[in-house]
Amino acid sequence: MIDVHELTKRYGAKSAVDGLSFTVRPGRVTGFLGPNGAGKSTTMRMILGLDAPTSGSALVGGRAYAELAAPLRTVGSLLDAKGVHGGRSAYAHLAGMAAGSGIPRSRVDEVLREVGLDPATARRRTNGFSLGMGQRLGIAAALLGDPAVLILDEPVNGLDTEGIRWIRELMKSLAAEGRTVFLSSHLMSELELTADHLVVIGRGRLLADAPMREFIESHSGGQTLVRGPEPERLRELLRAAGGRVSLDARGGWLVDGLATAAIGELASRHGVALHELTPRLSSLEEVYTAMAGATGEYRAEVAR
Ligand SMILES: Nc1ncnc2c1ncn2[C@@H]1O[C@H](COP(=O)(O)OP(=O)(O)OP(=O)(O)O)[C@@H](O)[C@H]1O
Repeated sequence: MIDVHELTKRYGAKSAVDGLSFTVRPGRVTGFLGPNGAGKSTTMRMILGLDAPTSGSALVGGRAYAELAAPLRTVGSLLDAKGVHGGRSAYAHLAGMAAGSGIPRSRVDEVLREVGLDPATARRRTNGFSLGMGQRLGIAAALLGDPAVLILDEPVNGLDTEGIRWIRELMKSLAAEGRTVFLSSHLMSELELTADHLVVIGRGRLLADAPMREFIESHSGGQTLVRGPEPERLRELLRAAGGRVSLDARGGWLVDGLATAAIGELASRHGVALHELTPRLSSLEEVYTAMAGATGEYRAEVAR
């Protein structure tokens, strides 16, 4: 469990994180979403004790990071995959970490296997590693202490399609084991597939903290896809009832301005058969983009 309470970080007059409160619970994948500069990395760094809050608290398993008796066994993190010392091998890097934290060396082989770095690759110097291999090594390091909490900043960076799918399944299985998994990603289609829950921030403030499905449903445009054997009659009926009707790319009518249930009842009252009646949910990306247009909080801070 991660508890962020009234967390604030100021750099001079600027608030990178501003009174942020949320809880990341075990047993599910929580996605952390916000435009560039929203304060995601700063928040993660404060949770991991790498930055000191100006005020407020960020606790992991009820304690501040600095007070954890065995940090690597409590929380694993991936912040910057390039942070690995290039002159050492992946194996030496992990073995050094394990030795420093009283983690048995056998665990190094286990995590290397888990992330798909074969023994020959693991003995090579990491400065020859591709971005994707660096990410795998970073994830191996995060898993080394078998921690109950995982914090990953952009874990799919540099990975190919197969690697992205691998991360998705890994995150889900870690959550299914009862771990707390907190990850940021700017790839929204990927986050939509991976995360069960969302924390959305803009300019250092909390904008949403909700289950993924609920977030998408409550911000979807309220469109319905409707299809039947008498399309023209159906369209006239929908228009007469005040619906805005357009042709859907996959066939059928896309209806705005009428609730899905009202459409079903309307068709039934007029004896018009329906073959499909589906509320059309937006994608996470569509919801996010619509919000970005509606509120300045979502805008990336480009001019500073
Ligand atoms: N050390 C620092 N000194 C001054 N300002 C900083 C520092 N670190 C971060 N900031 C500022 O705080 C704000 C939040 O930055 P942060 O990196 O946390 O955002 P982010 O959401 O992680 O964005 P990105 O996805 O681009 O990394 C930005 O405006 C950034 O310029």
